[in-house]
Amino acid sequence: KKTKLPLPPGSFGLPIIGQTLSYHRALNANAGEDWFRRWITTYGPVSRLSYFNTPTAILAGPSGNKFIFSSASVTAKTTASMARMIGRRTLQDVVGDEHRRVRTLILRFLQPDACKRYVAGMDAEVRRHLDAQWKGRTTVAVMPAMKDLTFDVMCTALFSLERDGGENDAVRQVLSTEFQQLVKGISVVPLNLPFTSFSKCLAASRRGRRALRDHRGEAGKARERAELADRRCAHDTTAALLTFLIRYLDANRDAYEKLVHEQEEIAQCKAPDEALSWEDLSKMRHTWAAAQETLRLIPPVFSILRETTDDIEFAGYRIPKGWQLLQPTSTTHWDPKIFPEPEMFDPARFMDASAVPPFCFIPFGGGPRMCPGNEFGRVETLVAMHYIVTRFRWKLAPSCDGSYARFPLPYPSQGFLIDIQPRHRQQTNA
Ligand code: HEM
Repeated sequence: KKTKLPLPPGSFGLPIIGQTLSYHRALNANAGEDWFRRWITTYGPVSRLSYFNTPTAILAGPSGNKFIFSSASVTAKTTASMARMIGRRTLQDVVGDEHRRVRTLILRFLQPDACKRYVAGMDAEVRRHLDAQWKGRTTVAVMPAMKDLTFDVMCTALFSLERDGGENDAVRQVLSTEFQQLVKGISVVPLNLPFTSFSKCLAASRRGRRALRDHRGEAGKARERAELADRRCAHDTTAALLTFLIRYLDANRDAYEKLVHEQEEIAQCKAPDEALSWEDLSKMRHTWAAAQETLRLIPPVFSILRETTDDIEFAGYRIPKGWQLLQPTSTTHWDPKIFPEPEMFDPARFMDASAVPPFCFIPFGGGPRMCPGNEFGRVETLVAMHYIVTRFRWKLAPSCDGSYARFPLPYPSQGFLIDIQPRHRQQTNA
């Protein structure tokens, strides 16, 4: 019966190119949402196109999300460039039993109980970062600063790579350089010819992995964890969340005031050098609601890619084995039937988690591949915001227009430049 069903409506476009270029152009111009909206308006919530020269079905909306997260005939898919750059070792690139095994290993150091133990280390890293990169300055480029911060937090808290002026610092440096190449390589055309972007990324990644192989002992263990936890997902996503949260708070004074009040109340109960505790984090309801609202409006992961392992039927259409499935995360996030006045920044939507319908808010994905770092990212965001909010005031610098593009992660123009001033509490401590 399945074979008699029609393919989803749509078009494969030009041979080889398909819709790849137009989609990537839209992402670079930060018009990815509009691109999907136009496509879905034309062909409906289930449609077909050609992406990276592969037949692809778009499944949009809550039922599409549910299907992708729960179907046994759907598996992970990475772009060819990534698979060649990192080999097949990371969690995102393994499937079936191997995926379950590696995921269990990773969850041991990412689940909430483990995250509780990281709070003090994160607290120290955030303070160190603000002292080194914010204190005494009048302007900060937020995105690069947040990338440095989340990288440092990950190395210290997760990989136990304390700064030691020796081998640990060397491993940190290698991880950092290699990571930049991996991020660049996410969306380049996998053409390994001299002077192509891909061949440069490939060479840098090889150098990085060779250098890491030389490290043994604690640093070697840290490297193993780093490889498993997949640095691609881990620190740029959280850096994007922090950056855009800071941007939205600048433009929404009401939400900002609530957050300041909440964080000041926590700060007032602590001695100047006392680290935040797990209990303190549970009081940060407004802060996490504002962070979730930021993830709704600008999910760092713009779309999720999968592959069918069998012919499947969905919504009356046949999607053949071997097709890709493309899931635009923000389609449900920006649906006015689910989130009224979707363009408004309104953290109140998330003050009661049960008010959000299932499969509609998916910044961390869902199902067996749901982001295992969501709790780590939450804790890191709350700790960082506590110190940013209680130590500084900020506003968008006049020379910065606040716009952003996607490569495919969101990146604001000029890294999002803000003018900063110390808050009273920091002045008295300084
Ligand atoms: C705001 C922060 C974050 C966001 C928005 C985010 C988002 C996501 C999303 C949407 C996925 C699913 C991708 C897919 O289904 O193909 C994912 C997977 C993943 N994330 Fe995150 N992530 C964040 C932070 C982190 C952190 C802090 C870590 C680790 C420390 C991490 C590690 C991973 C890993 C290992 C996967 C692959 C899971 C698997 O394939 O089973 N993420 N992330």
